[in-house]
Amino acid sequence: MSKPLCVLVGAPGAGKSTVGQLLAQAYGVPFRDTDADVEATAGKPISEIFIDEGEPHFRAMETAAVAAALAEHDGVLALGGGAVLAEDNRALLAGHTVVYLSVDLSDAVSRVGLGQGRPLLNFNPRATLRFLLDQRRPLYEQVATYTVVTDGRTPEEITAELVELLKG
Ligand SMILES: Nc1ncnc2c1ncn2[C@@H]1O[C@H](COP(=O)(O)OP(=O)(O)O)[C@@H](O)[C@H]1O
Ligand SMILES: O=C(O)C1=C[C@@H](OP(=O)(O)O)[C@@H](O)[C@H](O)C1
Ligand SMILES: [Mg+2]
Repeated sequence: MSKPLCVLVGAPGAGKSTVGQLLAQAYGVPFRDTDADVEATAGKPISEIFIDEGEPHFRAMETAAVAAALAEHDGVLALGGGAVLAEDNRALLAGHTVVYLSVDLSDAVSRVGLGQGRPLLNFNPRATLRFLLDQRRPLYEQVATYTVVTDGRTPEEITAELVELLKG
């Protein structure tokens, strides 16, 4: 049993995967992303899992990936943006160092572009992101140990803030 140094949560486009890799490099520890774990288990991209098996199947795989990574991984861990929707996942996050990377609507829209690889955002990404941000903000806040605002900041600036934050 080991424990991640830090778990990153937040909406699509918050920069969890990007900042997570930079933070892991800064610490010289491995990086893990539950989206990549789900894709490796399924042997196909998330967009195809949604098409072939549907979102509930993806969510079940995601919950298994979150549980495994929290139990096994001792580096930096990024979760998929919707992982906090499941109460089981929120309960699993208790006792971990969880950083909520917050992003506002306009930055999230410009970062995710036309959805690319995020099936939930294939249709009307702006309206969908507005809904997701409103629905999930309280859930991210509920699981967060720390919140870091990412709007208008580079991944390197955010990583530097995280390194300082995690020293304390
Ligand atoms: N702070 C940032 N400023 C500008 N672009 C960013 C920032 N963080 C991430 N990006 C870009 O936004 C996109 C989504 O980032 P990603 O790390 O995949 O986010 P998440 O994993 O939270 O969905 C990528 O193209 C990435 O290069
Ligand atoms: O917000 C969501 O429900 C999702 C976010 C994606 O991860 P990112 O937050 O890393 O984009 C990925 O898990 C899947 O497309 C569903
Ligand atoms: Mg990601």
